[in-house]
Amino acid sequence: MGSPPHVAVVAFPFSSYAPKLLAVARALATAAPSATFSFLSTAASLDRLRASAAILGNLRFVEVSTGFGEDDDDDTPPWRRMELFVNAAEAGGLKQSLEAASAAAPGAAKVSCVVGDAFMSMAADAGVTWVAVWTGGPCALLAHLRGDALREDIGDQGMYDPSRRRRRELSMDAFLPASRGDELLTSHRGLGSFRVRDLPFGGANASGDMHSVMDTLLKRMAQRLPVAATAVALNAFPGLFPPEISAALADALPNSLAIGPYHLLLGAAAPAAGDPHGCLAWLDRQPQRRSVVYVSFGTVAAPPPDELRELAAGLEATGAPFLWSLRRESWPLLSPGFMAAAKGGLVVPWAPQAAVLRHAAVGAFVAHSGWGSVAEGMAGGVPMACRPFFGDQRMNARAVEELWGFGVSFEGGRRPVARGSVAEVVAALLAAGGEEGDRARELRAKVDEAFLPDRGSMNNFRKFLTRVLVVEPAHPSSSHRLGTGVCGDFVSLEISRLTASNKIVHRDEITEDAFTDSAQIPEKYIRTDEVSAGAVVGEDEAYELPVIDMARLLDPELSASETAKLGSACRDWVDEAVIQRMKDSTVQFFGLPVGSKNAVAVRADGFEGYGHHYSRMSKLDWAESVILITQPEYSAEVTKLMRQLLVSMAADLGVDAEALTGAFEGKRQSMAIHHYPPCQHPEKVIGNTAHTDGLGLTVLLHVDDTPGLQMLRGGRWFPVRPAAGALVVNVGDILHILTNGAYRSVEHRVVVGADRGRTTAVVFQDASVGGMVAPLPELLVANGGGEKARYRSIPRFEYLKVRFSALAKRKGFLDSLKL
Ligand SMILES: O=C(O)CCC(=O)C(=O)O
Ligand SMILES: [Fe+2]
Repeated sequence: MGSPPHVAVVAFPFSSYAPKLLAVARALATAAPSATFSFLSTAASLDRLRASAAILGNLRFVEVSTGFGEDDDDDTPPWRRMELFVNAAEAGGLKQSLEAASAAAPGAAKVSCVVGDAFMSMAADAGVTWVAVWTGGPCALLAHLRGDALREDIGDQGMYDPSRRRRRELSMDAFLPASRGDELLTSHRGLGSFRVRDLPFGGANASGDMHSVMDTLLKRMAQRLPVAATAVALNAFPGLFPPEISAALADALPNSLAIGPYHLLLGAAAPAAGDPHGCLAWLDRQPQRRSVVYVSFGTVAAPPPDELRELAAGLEATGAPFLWSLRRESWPLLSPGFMAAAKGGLVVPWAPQAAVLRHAAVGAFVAHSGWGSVAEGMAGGVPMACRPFFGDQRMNARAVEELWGFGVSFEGGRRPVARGSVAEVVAALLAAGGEEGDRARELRAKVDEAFLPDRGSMNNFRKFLTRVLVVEPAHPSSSHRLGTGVCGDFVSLEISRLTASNKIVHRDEITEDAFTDSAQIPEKYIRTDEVSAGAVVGEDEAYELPVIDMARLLDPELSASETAKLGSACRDWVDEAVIQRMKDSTVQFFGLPVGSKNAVAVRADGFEGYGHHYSRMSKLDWAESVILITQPEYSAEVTKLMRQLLVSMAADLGVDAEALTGAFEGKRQSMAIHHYPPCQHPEKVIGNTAHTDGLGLTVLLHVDDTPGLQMLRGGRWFPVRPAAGALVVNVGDILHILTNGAYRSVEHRVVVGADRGRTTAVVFQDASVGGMVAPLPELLVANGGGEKARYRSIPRFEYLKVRFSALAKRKGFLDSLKL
């Protein structure tokens, strides 16, 4: 067995490239919890990222040199820094950084693969596999790859000409007078919808500035990418582009994989970027759906002052509420009258853009058309007004307007950024039944579909992950076993699609006063009937769950007796420190003020996050919960345990261990943490509605020693006593079916205590065989054969769907699959 892979994710530490690489890095690190990930960027860039992202246990930040001396720090213009950084990286700097990352990794594991920004092609010279990530617009990438042919055809006609610029590089006039500017690129395959003026190149006479540095970088990238990168990630989803563009891209770059929008790879479990200026709360207060105009030009571009004023006047003229994310330096440019009158609006220095765009209140997006913004606009289903500045933005804006029709572009002569056209454009985007809005919502549906399991982007992401982890020929056998490799991840994503349409989960936000006065229980929590349904056994009859001693289980001599006790709990199996950290962080989270917890509140269309997850049927559970993707360090421990349990279960069932573990390997895993506050009337409330667990195996950690969990047996509830150092293991419905009913999934619920709160952390592990939920074929032929399937086989995805609607109706789900 090779050691777990060590992947270095190398960012391009300028502008907004690094956050996109971090999104990809986090998704990879979550999907491969036992691999080590080092994220390389400069100190300044890492500081910015640290401010907005929690870092996973298997993803570490590694600082790389800026490539320039301390002295030039402040005065060096950005383009010069870029040049110095790249030159230093080329001259062996990157190789040194990779060596340093290897030395610092656990077990000094050597970097086996670089996942690098497309600009970091020197990675390929450092003697490791280079898997590239392109963050810009895919059509612009096609143009760069075809750069030689394009330049030969059109010379510098219509390209950006800095000598014409009026105000820094941002004036549109610099692009206007080219004689062939409006000509369509019909003789260049895949680019026929674009005009000469849309191309992302600088002119030949642009030298010694940002454009010439970028041009050099882009040319170098275009030469190396097709030959040196073993795979190239694109921030798009399969099917986004018309076939002729996809075909041209596949031709130019056969190993590209559309895995985007990158920001959705972690779903709602992505670290909350924070919302320091209360944008989401402000949006929540907007009474109308799709009524707000969101304006943002990102962190680099700044429209000229006259445009800002025109934009403000145009917004005012529409009368629509607006949320404007604008750097503070620019605020004085807006008239005091506007700022004062902006009652219907909110101007903030920064907004959590992706979340804002997914908010139901947002109906239009005015933006530069950087690709990140376009992808976020699509994912939010929000029609766009684009004001392109530089780089790929013209092509992106053109694609928004021409290819997808979900927005329009401002453009010098044709549609200037003037109050009249701004008002007109915004009104059209907000109009109910408007063309652009309809197209935007269609795109959002396609994005959502691409993130269903085994579909578009998810499918490609798995391939991408394989390219990253399976490094040929070094680790042929570091296969992706439960416990050693890929496991983990996206159950939450797919569940979210189901529940979004199945209105069974309460979305009531948990408010400040939710559990404070438990003597005055609000009606929506009162469930006296449910609490008294089914007798609870008395102390004398209390049922002790069998405790399995892992040390004995692992000992061949002693294992038989322990195997017999399987199915409930175990002891001394994992790294206590990891368990303790899980407990601590769970307690810490629930100890936060409600406002902070609601920063990660479950959203209307999501599943992960903080809220009342388990409440059903118009009543609320007396609990606050968070659903999330399993924390990698903890996941690794639980996964190890589960594998061991499965091996023993297989022995008990008389099938090969592989038959059972294979059903769990590489399957998804997620987690819930619950807090059940004390209640003065425990007889009136339910902590967790009676249910069986839906996936394969559940592993429950008691964070404290408060009882509350009860198992149903023969129509009566058996309280489970928390045992020190033990975990509770539940057989879920899928394992019930896999074992053809030999192992039963157990109905359980949580009752609430009068004096003490209770906190638990629960891992759910998914399982399936060949994409199906079905009795194990090996089991049906084992022990001489003759065992009949008692449950019908059902595709996994359908299983989830059926199960969720059964939950809503509260009727026996497993029975519905009985043969
Ligand atoms: O918190 C508990 O004890 C039980 C939680 C549970 O049953 C679940 O999350 O499925
Ligand atoms: Fe449960």
